[in-house]
Amino acid sequence: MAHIHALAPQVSNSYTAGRRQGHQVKFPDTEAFQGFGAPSRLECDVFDLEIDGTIPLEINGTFYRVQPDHRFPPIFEDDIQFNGDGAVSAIRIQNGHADFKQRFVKTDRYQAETAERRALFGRYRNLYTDDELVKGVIRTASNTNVVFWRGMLLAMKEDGPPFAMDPKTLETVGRYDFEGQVDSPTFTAHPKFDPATGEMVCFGYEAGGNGNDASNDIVVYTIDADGRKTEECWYKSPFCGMIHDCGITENYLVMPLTPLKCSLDRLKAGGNHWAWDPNQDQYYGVVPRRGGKPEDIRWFRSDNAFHGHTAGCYENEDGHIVYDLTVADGNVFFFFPPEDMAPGSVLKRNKLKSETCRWILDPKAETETYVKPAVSWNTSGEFSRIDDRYVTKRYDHFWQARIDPTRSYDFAACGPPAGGLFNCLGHYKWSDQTEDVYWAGPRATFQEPAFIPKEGGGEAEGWLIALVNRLDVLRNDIVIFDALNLQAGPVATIHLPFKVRLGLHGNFVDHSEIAEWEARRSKAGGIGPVRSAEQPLPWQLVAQQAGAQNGHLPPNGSNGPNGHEY
Ligand SMILES: C=Cc1ccc(O)c(OC)c1
Ligand SMILES: [Fe+2]
Repeated sequence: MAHIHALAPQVSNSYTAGRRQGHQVKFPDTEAFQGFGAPSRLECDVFDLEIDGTIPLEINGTFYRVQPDHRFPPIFEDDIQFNGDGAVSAIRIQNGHADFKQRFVKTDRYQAETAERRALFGRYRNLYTDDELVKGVIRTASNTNVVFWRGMLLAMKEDGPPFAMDPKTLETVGRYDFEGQVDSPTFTAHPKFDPATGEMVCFGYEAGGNGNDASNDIVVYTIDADGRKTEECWYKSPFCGMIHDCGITENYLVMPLTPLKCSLDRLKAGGNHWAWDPNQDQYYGVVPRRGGKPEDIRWFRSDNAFHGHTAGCYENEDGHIVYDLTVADGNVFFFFPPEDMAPGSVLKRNKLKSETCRWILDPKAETETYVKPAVSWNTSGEFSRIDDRYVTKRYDHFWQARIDPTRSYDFAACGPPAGGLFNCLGHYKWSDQTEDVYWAGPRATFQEPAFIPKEGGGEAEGWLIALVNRLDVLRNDIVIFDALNLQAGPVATIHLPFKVRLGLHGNFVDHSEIAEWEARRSKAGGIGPVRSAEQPLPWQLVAQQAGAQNGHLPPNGSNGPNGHEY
């Protein structure tokens, strides 16, 4: 079947020399914006979705996930999916039924662009490419992860602060600064939650200045179960590279530093935030979770490679850190090529291998110690998940979206696999090195799965939930598996009557947790509703002062969805 979009080639005058002309709403005719990559732009509710099979009655909760979803044609024709606006979906599951809701995160960026009905922010993490109208406005699109924290959903992207949303309505409350306790310009999209203490361990990298100016600053925070910041320490990175995910043990935080490098000169010249450096080692920064001092950071290095996401992390009987994550043998972000690469010579996503590596790190070792993986699982995948009750603990099971290029793929019906050929879901066990795999068939791929624990069950007892991209018919399904038996196929397939855009991360939240926090945040509950930030970030105040000195109108420094006047 030919894609509908392929039937009507049109003459477009929306872009000249790669830059948007005029204000017509017309998306670029590029792979990132067409076919399965076409923005969905939906805010909607669908009550009682169509289902095949049976949703287990024990499942009562919401699967939240977020996708980058451009609301307006980008300023630059070669824009990337990662630069799209955060749109959060909630799949509410109860009594064997499923309801769907999707809302944009109403970031400061969203408010500013809505007022003008056009994109005002330019390239990914390059404020030098923005419209003058948005100088000093927080750029983040909050499009990478959505986590549940103390009765709110936090929509996050590593280039800026989190934004809080209501878990039931998905209405945006506003920028969240932990009641004034966190003012770093950047904040990871992968905070970790210690199930033993209820703490959130989190960090920001490139955390100096405005957060998008190539600084080597890293800040690490701990927020305790009552919402109080108990730890804050600032460290230095050996270079300004991407630190996308992390791992925590009982006593340590591990931060993988990927050799994608930022350069302020390149930003000022209007270029990419990141450039892959094939000659740079990969690093792991280890810091203590408690009482850390700037000099405590230990860096471990290994040969050039690209970090994927964390599976598990714990301390073994020797007091060494076991850190498991996928590691690819080249630049996964093909859209951020090496700086010296001639324009036009960028290879499409080449055939990368993304193995799951186990690193064993001695936290007492000298900094800059060279390490090799202790174990490397000969598979290719990404988006590893574990039973989150085992964060910081020795664990056995993980799941991931798996790439199996030996299976057939219907290129004629689907075109290139949008987002990567994640044609399988895999369930892996360290103890007996087994894998249990389900193949989606020749016309479908998976997005990141999430684990749903069974109440009272042991490790990995429960279900796995994931979106399926039905690439030929431009539609999504949501599948639920017995987490210990993927190969048997889904126990339930929930049909969405449309396509959403490719997403990044999501999490399942049990309804008891949502209800408990709703009660605590009610009038009688004691802690009151979620409060958004009341002060501009420090860098915004600096930008306002500089703007005033240069005779510019200072940006309105207030926060929250209703704060800006344009
Ligand atoms: C690995 C994914 C990743 C890393 C950085 C990003 O800004 C992002 O945006 C959606 C995604
Ligand atoms: Fe991620």
